[in-house]
Formats: sequence, C-alpha cells, structure tokens
Amino acid sequence: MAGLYLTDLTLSHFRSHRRAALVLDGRPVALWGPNGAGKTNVLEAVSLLSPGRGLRRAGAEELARRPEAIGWKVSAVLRAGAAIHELETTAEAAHPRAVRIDGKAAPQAALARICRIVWLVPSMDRLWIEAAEGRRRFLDRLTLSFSPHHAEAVLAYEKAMRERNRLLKDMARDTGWYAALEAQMAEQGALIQSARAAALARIATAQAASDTAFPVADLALTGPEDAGDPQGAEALAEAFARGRSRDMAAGRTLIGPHRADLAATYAAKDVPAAQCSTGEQKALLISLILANARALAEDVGAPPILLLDEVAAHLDAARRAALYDEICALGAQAFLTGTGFELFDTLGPRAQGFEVTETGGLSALSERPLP
Ligand SMILES: Nc1ncnc2c1ncn2[C@@H]1O[C@H](COP(=O)(O)OP(=O)(O)OP(=O)(O)O)[C@@H](O)[C@H]1O
Repeated sequence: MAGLYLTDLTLSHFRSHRRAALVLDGRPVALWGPNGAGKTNVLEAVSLLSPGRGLRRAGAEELARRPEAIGWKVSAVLRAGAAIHELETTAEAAHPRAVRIDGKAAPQAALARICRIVWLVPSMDRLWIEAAEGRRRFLDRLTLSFSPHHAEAVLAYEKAMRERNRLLKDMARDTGWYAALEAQMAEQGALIQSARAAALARIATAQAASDTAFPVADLALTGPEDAGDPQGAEALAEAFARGRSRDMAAGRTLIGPHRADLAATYAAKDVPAAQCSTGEQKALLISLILANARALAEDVGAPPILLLDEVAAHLDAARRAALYDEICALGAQAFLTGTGFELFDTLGPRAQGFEVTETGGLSALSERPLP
C-alpha cells in the first residue's frame, strides 16, 4: 500500500464539478470518460494540494464553477506514513487561494512539507522544444519534491528580484538598496542552485540504478549563453553588482537562477531531447517522473502522488503495461486519465476506476471496478 495517498477527496464548485467526493484506498486511480467530461479537472484539483498555481497554472478566479459559483473548495485527507492530515484549499472573498492544514490556516509553501505531488500533462509534450520557462518549472517541481524548502527560496528570490527590477526600471542609483536586494537574491539563489543540482544528481542515480522500460535521460543545467553561470552566493552577488548598468539598460535582471535552463539528452542514442520524436520526448518525461518517484520512495519512504493526464493513450501497449507495473511496484497513488477504460486493461483490480460523465456542463463521477 502506498505510503503517501489521499483517502477522501472532495471538490466543491470546482470547474465542471458541483460536488465530487472520491473515497480512495491508496491504489492508483483510473479516470475515464469522453473529452470534456471533467477528468483533468479532478487532477487539477489534486495539484492544488501542492504549492503554486496547479497543473494548468490557472488564476484562482477561473476555477469557480460557472456560472453560479463565486468560490470553490478542494479538500482531502492525506495519509503520509503513520500521519494523517486534513488538507483544504479554497477561494474565499478575502483570499483567492487560502490553505488550511488540519484546520489551521497555513501558507501554501507548507503543503510541500507534507504532500509531494508531481505531474505530467499534455501541454508538457512540447517541453523540450519550447521556451526555457516550462523546463525550469518542471525542474523546480522535481526539486521541490526533494527539498520542500525550495518553494520558499524561489518565492524569496523572486520577491527580491521584482524589487530590484523596479529599481532598475526607475533608474535608481541607490547602491545600498541594490546591494541589500542583491544579497538576498544571492543567498536564496545559491540555495536554489544547490537544491536543483542535488535533485538532478539524485535523479541521475535513480535512473542508473533501475531497470526500466523507459529511456534514460541525461540531464544538465545550463544558463543563457551570454550570461555565464555564476555559482554560489558570493559569485552571484558579484555578478549582480557587476551587471547593474547592463540590467538597467534592459530594465530587468539578466542573469541568475531565474534564467537557468534544463538540457536533456536521450542517453542511449546520444541525441538532444529536442531532436527526438514526439513519442521519445514523452517517454523521456515519463522516465524522469518515475526516477523521481523511485528516488523519493528510497529517500523518504514514499513515492509522490503522480498526476498523469492522458499519458496512457500515447504509449504502445507494452510500454503502457510497463508503466502500470512500475507504478504498482512503487506503490504510488497515480491518478491516470484516458477516454476509455480499455486503456487501463492491464491495471485491472490493481487500480480504482471512476467513470466521468458530463451532462449540461455538470460532471459526475461513478466508481466502477476495472475488469
Ligand atoms: N470554471 C468552470 N466552470 C464550469 N465548467 C468549466 C470551468 N472550467 C472548465 N470547465 C469545463 O470543464 C470541461 C473540461 O474538463 P476537463 O478538462 O477535465 O475534461 P477532460 O475530461 O480532461 O477532457 P479531455 O479528454 O478532452 O482532456 C469543459 O467542458 C469546460 O467547459
């Protein structure tokens, strides 16, 4: 049985779900139904039990059920080893995304300390060929799963950088002010760099140690070509100070961990991920997520909750069966979506099944055992 899983998941006035209540037992969860039925909405609700804007990066106001709802709520009971926590996230009048843990108000970042969630969604199919931002976000989610404090470091870094960017835009000359903000950015930036590097190293070891059906990806951190890559707090602080006039001309900070990029190579072929086939690129992402899950299972005793949206349909039958076997061997509570239950044929009773239907814009879920 999984060491980290949701037992009671409730969605209220969340997108197409007026009220959905799923009683879960730790097995993987297969959700099937036609396009637009409301499957991804369930995964998105779960993703909001971790810090950040969830798997669609939607604004909190988009999440309330149209047309009548003004707020929404997602709540769940989380089992983490012997501990049980009540998690709740809501949009309230005063707060677009309030979090409560065990009945007490908590910052979003506190979710990362008790609930690890990693996802793969169709919009990530172009991750290796699109802008660096998406890759950085992917890297930071992997990193966060290993280092729960990573969310705080990223937030603190970005806050100081926004203030510095404001100074730059205002052409401010107050060197003391710059130095104070740059010191904060350098301190948090060094934490970000080391947490990312540690996460990549851990994933590399997990990939090397495993016999998996998915291709190994060699990962490396890179920076923007023109910016060099200062590492550590001292080098970062020096680089920020040195770059002030260039940054002032650009009106923003041009170097630092917010510009880092993630490069991946399909190891067996020695081909950069961006030049691989669509299927190969997807397989690399699945491989990384499984390596992440194996590493966490080893390090903290439980794999993360996995949200795998429309992953099954893109795999051939052998790879699909291998994915399910790996998920079950890990004991991960993976939420999987697909348009038909036949996509989950080789999972059978190893998973809980839910059929998702939609009538008049309203989604409904019914638990149905998988044959
Ligand atoms: N705020 C909202 N209020 C009401 N309905 C919404 C809201 N946001 C999205 N929807 C509806 O939810 C549906 C999409 O649900 P979802 O993305 O979960 O579908 P899906 O079952 O994953 O479909 P697919 O198989 O196409 O990926 C759409 O019909 C959309 O109109």
